[in-house]
Amino acid sequence: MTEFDIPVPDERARTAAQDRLDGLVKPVGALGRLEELAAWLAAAHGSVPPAELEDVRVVVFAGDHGVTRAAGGGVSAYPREVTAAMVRAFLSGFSGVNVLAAQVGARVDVVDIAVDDDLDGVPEAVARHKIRRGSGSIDSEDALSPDEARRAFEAGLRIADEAVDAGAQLLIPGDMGIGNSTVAATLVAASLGLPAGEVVGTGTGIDEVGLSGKTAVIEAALRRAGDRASDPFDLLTALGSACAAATAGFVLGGARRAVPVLLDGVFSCAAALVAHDIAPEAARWWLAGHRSTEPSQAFALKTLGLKPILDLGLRLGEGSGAVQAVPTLRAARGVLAGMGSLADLDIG
Ligand SMILES: Cc1cc2ncn([C@H]3O[C@H](COP(=O)(O)O)[C@@H](O)[C@H]3O)c2cc1C
Ligand SMILES: O=C(O)c1cccnc1
Repeated sequence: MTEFDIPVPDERARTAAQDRLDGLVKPVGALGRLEELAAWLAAAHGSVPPAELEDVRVVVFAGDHGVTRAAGGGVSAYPREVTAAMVRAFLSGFSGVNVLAAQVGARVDVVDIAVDDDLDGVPEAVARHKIRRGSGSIDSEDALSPDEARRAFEAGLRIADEAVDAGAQLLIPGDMGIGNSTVAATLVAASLGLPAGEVVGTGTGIDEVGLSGKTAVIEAALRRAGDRASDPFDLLTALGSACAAATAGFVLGGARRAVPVLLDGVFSCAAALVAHDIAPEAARWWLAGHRSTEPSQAFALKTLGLKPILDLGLRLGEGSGAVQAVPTLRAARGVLAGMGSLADLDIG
């Protein structure tokens, strides 16, 4: 297995931040979760107060998932062709995550990891990480070859490195791929040994008939892969997708560079769960942006020991939930940077 050297957050800065928080003009602990996040950021940055989060970057990993062709069909409420069309939407700036990221001054980049359809004319920066078109239908065949899984993972590492080299202080993994909630649920079920019925969710909004078909597809995939979940790269090969492998590389890549990663919805959390199997210490650098409506995200977060910052009932992906947690992180940092201390108050 690949070895990764994951830096250790600065525990002295965390303690110093907590001491400062305890002495601010408020009752001890009165700013609740903001205090925990402030101390977390101080440990990540190694200073009190931590740096301002000015350079926030979302990378949307776009690709198709062969499971949309699974026997019986219908794992998604929308057709595969949406994936390619949405890449153009991200580039035009009118997708959900474009609009939400603009509110917080975050940059959005989209990369074509495995889109099926032709994307003629997209910038080279979007196209250059492409691994393949789509992926195998996991209920009946492997998603990828072992080499593709490895290359997609390495592309994710590289994309994180490039973002950090360009100044990123916070990385957000986004996803775009019709059918990817089936792959996410399958990865979580396989990793944690859960039955399909517990992890399956409605994704883009399938009905009850669709949900039972989707459950059967996940069951077939789990049966087919047997015990291959015990190796994370074998798991990505058998039941993942190029986007899952690239996203796993990306979240691990941020950790490797000591840059915080704000996880988003079900897909990024499933990929993080696999990345955690590759390098468990990477989770020290991750926060959970929001609670998705997909059940498998909750299982993944529980295993990673992460508690979502927001719970807005979102089920979009793209990085849309995580970007909305950015103001909360900035507020946490602002508390440490700006509040006065209780000792300076003239209290009798
Ligand atoms: C227009 C549109 C934009 C999206 N943006 C993200 N997703 C999200 O929905 C898909 C996952 O759900 P499922 O597994 O049910 O297909 C992914 O593409 C995910 O990124 C979208 C889906 C649609 C239709
Ligand atoms: O929670 C998510 O990330 C999600 C849910 C449904 C569809 N796409 C994404």
